[in-house]
Amino acid sequence: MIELGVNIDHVATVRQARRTYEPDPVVAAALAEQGGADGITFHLREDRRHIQDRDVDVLMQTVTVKTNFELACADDVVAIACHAKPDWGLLVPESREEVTTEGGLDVINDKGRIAKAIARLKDAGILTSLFIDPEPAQVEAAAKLGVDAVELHTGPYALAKHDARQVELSRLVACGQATQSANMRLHAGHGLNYTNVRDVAMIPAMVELNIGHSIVSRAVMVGMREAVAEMRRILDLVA
Ligand SMILES: CC(=O)[C@@H](O)[C@H](O)COP(=O)(O)O
Ligand SMILES: NCC(=O)COP(=O)(O)O
Repeated sequence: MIELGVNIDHVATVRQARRTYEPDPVVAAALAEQGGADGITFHLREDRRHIQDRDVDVLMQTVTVKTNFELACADDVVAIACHAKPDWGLLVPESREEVTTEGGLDVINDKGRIAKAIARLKDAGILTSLFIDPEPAQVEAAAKLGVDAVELHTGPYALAKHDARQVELSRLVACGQATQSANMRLHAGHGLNYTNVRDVAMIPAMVELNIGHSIVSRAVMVGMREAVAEMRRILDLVA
């Protein structure tokens, strides 16, 4: 069965639009659990544009499923993660100008900084994952750093149309094989939604999908519990 990680970042985006107290991502996480989430994902960005330090503190006290803390390789945020002790730490690239995460980590050319963050997370007893573009060389570089999982960036797949989407899907399948061969867990995420998720969920060896923006968007219309339950039903039909 595919594990569904629900990313609640964009519940916090709505709250931060007025710098107020609602909607609370902590409440959203509890509703996501009721809807069938296997994990709760949250991204404490350096610019704090959505998830706040308070959210991390309270989520770690209230979430009863797997916690997946997304973070950049920044010393101060790594320290927060090591103190919070989530089940997983997913290292992602960040840049202040981006609208959303644009690409995967360049593990090949930034291994020193990434390895340092991995070591600190591991020392804190946190399972580690790297958010990477679906490139075999990046998978190989991640395996050499001894991480527990890689999360393949599905943004290009989600944006592609028709033949181009099949090309992106083939890239993901090839990297899934490389990930399995390297004995790492295969995760995927970014831009997945209720219509494009099936083909990614069906990739052999796929273990976990992290989905946020499309679920939060649906939750605006039907509520978080039902939005998650709808995605759960789709995934349960697939694998
Ligand atoms: C890494 C990824 O694709 C998301 O988990 C990330 O959180 C997206 O960044 P925003 O939530 O800031 O859009
Ligand atoms: N790591 C991907 C994630 O957590 C959710 O990304 P998105 O569905 O909000 O694009």
